[in-house]
Amino acid sequence: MTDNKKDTAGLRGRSAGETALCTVGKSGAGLTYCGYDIADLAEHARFEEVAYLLFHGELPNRQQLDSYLTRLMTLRKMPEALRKTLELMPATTHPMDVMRTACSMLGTITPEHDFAEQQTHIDRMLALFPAIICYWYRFHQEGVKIDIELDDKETGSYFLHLLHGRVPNALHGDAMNASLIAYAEHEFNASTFAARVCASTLSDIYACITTAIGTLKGPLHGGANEAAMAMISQWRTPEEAEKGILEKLAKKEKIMGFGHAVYRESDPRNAIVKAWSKRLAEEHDDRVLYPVSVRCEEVMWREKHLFCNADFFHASAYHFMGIPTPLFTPIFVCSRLTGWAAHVMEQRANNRIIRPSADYTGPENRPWLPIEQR
Ligand SMILES: CC(=O)SCCNC(=O)CCNC(=O)[C@H](O)C(C)(C)COP(=O)(O)OP(=O)(O)OC[C@H]1O[C@@H](n2cnc3c(N)ncnc32)[C@H](O)[C@@H]1OP(=O)(O)O
Ligand SMILES: O=C([O-])CC(=O)C(=O)O
Repeated sequence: MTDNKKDTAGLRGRSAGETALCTVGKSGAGLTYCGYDIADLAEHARFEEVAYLLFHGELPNRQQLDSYLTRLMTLRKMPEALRKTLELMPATTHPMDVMRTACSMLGTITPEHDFAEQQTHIDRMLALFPAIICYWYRFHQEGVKIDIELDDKETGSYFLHLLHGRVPNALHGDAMNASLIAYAEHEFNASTFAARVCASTLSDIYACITTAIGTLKGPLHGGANEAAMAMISQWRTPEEAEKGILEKLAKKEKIMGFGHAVYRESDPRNAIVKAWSKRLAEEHDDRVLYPVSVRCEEVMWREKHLFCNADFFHASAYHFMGIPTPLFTPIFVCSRLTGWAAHVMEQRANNRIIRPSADYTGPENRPWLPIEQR
């Protein structure tokens, strides 16, 4: 690949369409959703307000938010066929494959017949995704069939209640809320772009979200939060972490949870997630994972001018809340579903099939050889 081509490989730096949903890395405003700064949203909003904003372009008033929260609660009914599917999936299934398969299965039980129904299907997924992963996890890990029709109003607390079988404390509820807001939307990232490509063929909403889940799974994208956890949990002191990072860099290994395709100096979500990780570390009286994470951040900046992306401090934050590592990326799904769905709706509203071209690099003008002569 020529240097010029390397710079733009992966469509880097090229606009692939328009959106009114989000800006990433725009100067003076690191990350905005529908014009609102991520720092304001993470500090003041509830996740369902952000979902409403992404779906409707405006923040809800009190009455609209209350009725949306109630609507989501009423959609927390697991279809029997989906429950059975979750029970039949092997305990060894990758949790992201559980999400992908369950999403697809839901699309067979309640198919989207008409785009006019799209919001109902999106709301059903938003209501059910936390229960899908927690039901599967607790059925296979603990042998229990959990009740999913709990009365927690908010998605973050609902997830923790399903997982741990008890109402979470306010700190954990608020930490999950901020996390879900931070992960909700990010312009034309790989999984969202995949969802838009699928939408552009006029496929159904479940197909679009299933496509997106498969794309988020990879360790270069959403899977990095779990990979970061696997890495930091090897080290017991900041000194061990520094040595470990330097060894990895010397071997030219990628350090998961660092770097970004768009941001160049920092990921604005890191300050938010790191602050929550610190608060949770204090509650937990942690003297290992948080200092280890901070040292990784310092070493990566010093050695490579690379910064933590949204995934890195999520690893320790989720761990402090007692969330098993394999469930980290499925939580990302429960949140990013809002961004994916908003992009699908935006694509559908002004659609042209997405079909770029490629620069051909293969052989030319080859004479046909009959099979006996090859
Ligand atoms: C929510 C999210 O999806 S955020 C992203 C989550 N993914 C990760 O954390 C995985 C680790 N990070 C990475 O692999 C990359 O930084 C990506 C995939 C996020 C972005 O990839 P790119 O846009 O290709 O990165 P970029 O062009 O900035 O890379 C520049 C150089 O830094 C290196 N680099 C980038 N990230 C890292 C890293 N985490 N560790 C070590 N080196 C890195 C690249 O290898 C490249 O080196 P080279 O020029 O010698 O080939
Ligand atoms: O924008 C990207 O390339 C990846 C990312 O940070 C996200 O999807 O949240």
